Amino acid sequence: MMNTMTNLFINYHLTLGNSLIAACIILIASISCYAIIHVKRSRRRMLMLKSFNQLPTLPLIGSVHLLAGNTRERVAKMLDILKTYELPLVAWLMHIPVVFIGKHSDIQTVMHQTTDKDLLGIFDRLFGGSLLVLQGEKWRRSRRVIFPAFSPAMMNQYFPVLNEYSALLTNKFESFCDTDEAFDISSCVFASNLNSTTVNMTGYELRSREKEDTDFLDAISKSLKMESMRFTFPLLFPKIIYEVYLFLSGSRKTYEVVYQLPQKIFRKNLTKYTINETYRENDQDTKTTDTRTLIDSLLKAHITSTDFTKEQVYAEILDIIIAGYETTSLTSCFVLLMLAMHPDVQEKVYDEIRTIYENKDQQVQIEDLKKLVYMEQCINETIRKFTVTPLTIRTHTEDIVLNDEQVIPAGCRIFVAFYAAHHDREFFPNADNWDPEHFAPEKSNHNRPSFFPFGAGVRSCIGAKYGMMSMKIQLVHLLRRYRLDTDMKMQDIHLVIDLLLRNDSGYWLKIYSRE
Ligand code: HEM
Repeated sequence: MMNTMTNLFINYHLTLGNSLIAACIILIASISCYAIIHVKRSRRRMLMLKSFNQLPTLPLIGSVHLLAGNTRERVAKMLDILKTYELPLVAWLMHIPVVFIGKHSDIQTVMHQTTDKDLLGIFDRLFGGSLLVLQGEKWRRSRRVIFPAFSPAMMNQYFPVLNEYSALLTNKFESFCDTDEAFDISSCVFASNLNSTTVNMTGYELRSREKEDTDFLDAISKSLKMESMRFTFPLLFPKIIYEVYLFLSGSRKTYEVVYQLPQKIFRKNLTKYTINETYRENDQDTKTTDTRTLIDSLLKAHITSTDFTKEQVYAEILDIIIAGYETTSLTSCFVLLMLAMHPDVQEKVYDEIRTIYENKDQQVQIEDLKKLVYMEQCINETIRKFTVTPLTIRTHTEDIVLNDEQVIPAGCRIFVAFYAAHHDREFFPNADNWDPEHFAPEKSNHNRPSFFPFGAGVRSCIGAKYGMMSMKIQLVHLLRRYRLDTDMKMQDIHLVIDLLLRNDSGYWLKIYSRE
């Protein structure tokens, strides 16, 4: 009996011991396989990247030191690099290789071969789970949900709100009119566009809640700055370290303010939606064309599908509002500043407006937009010179062949520099000048290939039409009432980048009545 017990005990331990040894061997073998594959892939990647121009690198930090300095200096250095080095160019963000591309043919190749976007986890706290950062099937699904809000059939419905808010902005400028005092127009323009985008996309009125909209605008501006700082402070790359930084600096509150808006919009619309939806289901006319507003599309997706969570609805609301008002406000501010600096161009735009509108209070109609040809040249030239979305990032699982000699190996981050394409002297010989003649009808066929105002490929801007029309409506309202002047010169413009490219020194205008 004693012997049997001892045998059982020994057998048990031998089996346990053998299993443990086997598990260890499997674990070590797996880690080794993974390491070998990883090293092989890295070596292959390194070999392939050797055919590209390289930015100088230092151990551990990569090429980040080249951008040392304050925010203005960092951007000046970055734009300098894009001008000095021939693209494509390899740089290192710590141990991560990134390939900068900027030639129009390379941009087309990359943007048509991959839709996968990888912002290295930066901006996830703001846009995580939304169209702006999603990948693969999840991205395709979100795009399908959101698309109806930007379908041609919806565009006409946005006009009354865009006209109303442009008229309100014009009236707001009245208090600065004929005073000979310059004022920075950006806060008024940003607030107006935030309001009109929010009403058109979600039906939510911020207008009567002035504090809510300034708090939101401040919080967005602060959070975009904090997130983008991570690109040049590699220490803040890991999510956990960034969270600790936010906690210690007391900045978590900023994100809470940002998220209050989509949460309120969600709550307010949910009940209304159920009633409207019952109405829609019984209404045969609305079934033929899909003309849902953004919020209706999001709520429908949320109610009919368990994995379209309310957090995703918040993220999509936020992403469309921010992508909508930030880009259009910045572009409008730059256009107004450029027109103030170039009075002859301003008069030409004014003359064009006068041929379309007999009086200064006429509403802008959808059919007017294509008549504003010269104004569109000015907008295009502004987006070219001050590319508000200067850069995007793509990643890819297959090698991408750029030309006969160069192949971007799978798994690299590709920094797509629209800014570089917009300053390519083959297409824009006076690239540093602001000159709407770059887009004169007879030249635009030649320039178009190197112009990416709204990106390229299937992942291009979903709100391009809405953005262009909202800027045109706003400019008509302002320019037919006021003449713009400024003491600012081109050399007073100091560009900085967070997600977007802005002027750090503001948009200071003096305005005078046209009457
Ligand atoms: C001057 C105005 C605008 C400019 C210059 C602009 C520029 C761009 C660019 C270049 C992209 C492509 C980014 C990439 O490839 O990674 C993009 C994407 C996007 N834009 Fe715009 N945009 C403008 C207005 C708008 C408006 C008004 C909205 C919405 C109301 C909007 C919503 C979006 C969204 C959601 C995406 C992501 C699309 C996707 O990933 O599928 N944009 N925009």
